[in-house]
Amino acid sequence: MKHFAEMAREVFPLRQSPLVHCITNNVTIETMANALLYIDAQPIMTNDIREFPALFKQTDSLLLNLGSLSKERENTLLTAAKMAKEEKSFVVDIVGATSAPIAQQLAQQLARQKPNVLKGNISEMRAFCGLKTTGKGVDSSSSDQSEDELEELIGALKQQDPAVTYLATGKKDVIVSKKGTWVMENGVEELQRFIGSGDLLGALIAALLGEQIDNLSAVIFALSYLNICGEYTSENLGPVYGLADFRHETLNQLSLLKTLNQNWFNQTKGRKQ
Ligand SMILES: Nc1ncnc2c1ncn2[C@@H]1O[C@H](COP(=O)(O)OP(=O)(O)OP(=O)(O)O)[C@@H](O)[C@H]1O
Ligand SMILES: Cc1ncsc1CCO
Ligand SMILES: [Mg+2]
Repeated sequence: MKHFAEMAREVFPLRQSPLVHCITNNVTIETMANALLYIDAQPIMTNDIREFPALFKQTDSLLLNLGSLSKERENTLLTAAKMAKEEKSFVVDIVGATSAPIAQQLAQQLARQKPNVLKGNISEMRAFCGLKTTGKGVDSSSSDQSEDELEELIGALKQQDPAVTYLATGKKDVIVSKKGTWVMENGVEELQRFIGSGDLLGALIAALLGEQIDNLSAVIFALSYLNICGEYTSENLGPVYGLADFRHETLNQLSLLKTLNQNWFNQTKGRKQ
C-alpha cells in the first residue's frame, strides 16, 4: 500500500472540480449529487439523451447506475455508454443485478462497452459473474461474504474482461484489476444500513476518474475515503446514535476529513493478494 499512501495526499482535496454526469436511480439521486459537491466535484444529473452531445463536451466523467430501472432509462444508459466508450471515463454500478433479470442483462451489455470500473455489492457482483447468490433486492447477503465465497468471486472476476476494474463491496471489499487483486477492510456495518452508500461511492469513483486518476487508484481512494468517514462517524457520535444521524454525519465527514486530517489514508486496512 506504500505507493497509495504516497499518492493519497495528492488526491484530496480535488484540484480540478471535475464535472460528473450521473444517470442514476430516483431513490438516492440527491444524496449522490450532494456527496459529489462535498468532495469538491460538480454533479449533473441529466437523463435526456438530446442533451448528451453538448453535455459530453463539458463533463470529465460519467456514472451509470442501474437502480430503479425503466425502459426509458435502460435506453438512456446504453446510449450514454456507447458515447462514452473509449472517449470518456465511466463507472457502471450494477444495482439490482441480484434481483432483476433485466438489470442483470443490462449489466452485461454495459460491461461490453468497457467501463473503467464496474461495481456492485458482493451479491450483485456474484450475480454478474453467474455465481449463485442469496442477495435480495438491492442488498447483499452475509452468506455471500464468507471467505470461501469471496475466493470464489475473486476467481470469477479474474475470468472477466481485464480491461475493466471490478469492485465488489461489503464487510470486506474486493477489487480485481489487471494490476492485481486487493481485499480492503475499512468501514462500519452502519454504512450498509443507509440507502445510497454504495451509490454515492460509484459517483466518488467517477469523480476521481474525472481528475485523471487511474482506475485502480480511483477505486482504492474513493472506497477507503468513504469507509474511513464512516469509521470517524461511528467513533465520534457516542455510544448510542440513530441511523439518520449516522448518515448525516458520514456525509458531513465527506466534506471535512480531507482538510481536517490529511493523513486519513494511514487508517486504510487492506492488502494486495
Ligand atoms: N458490514 C460492513 N462493514 C463495513 N463496511 C461496510 C459493510 N457493508 C458495507 N460496507 C461499506 O459500505 C459501502 C457501501 O457498500 P454496500 O455493499 O452496502 O453497497 P450497496 O449495497 O451497493 O449500497 P446501496 O445499495 O445502499 O447504495 C462500501 O464502502 C462498503 O465497503
Ligand atoms: C432502494 C432502491 N431501489 C431501487 S434503487 C435503490 C437505491 C439503492 O441503490
Ligand atoms: Mg449498490
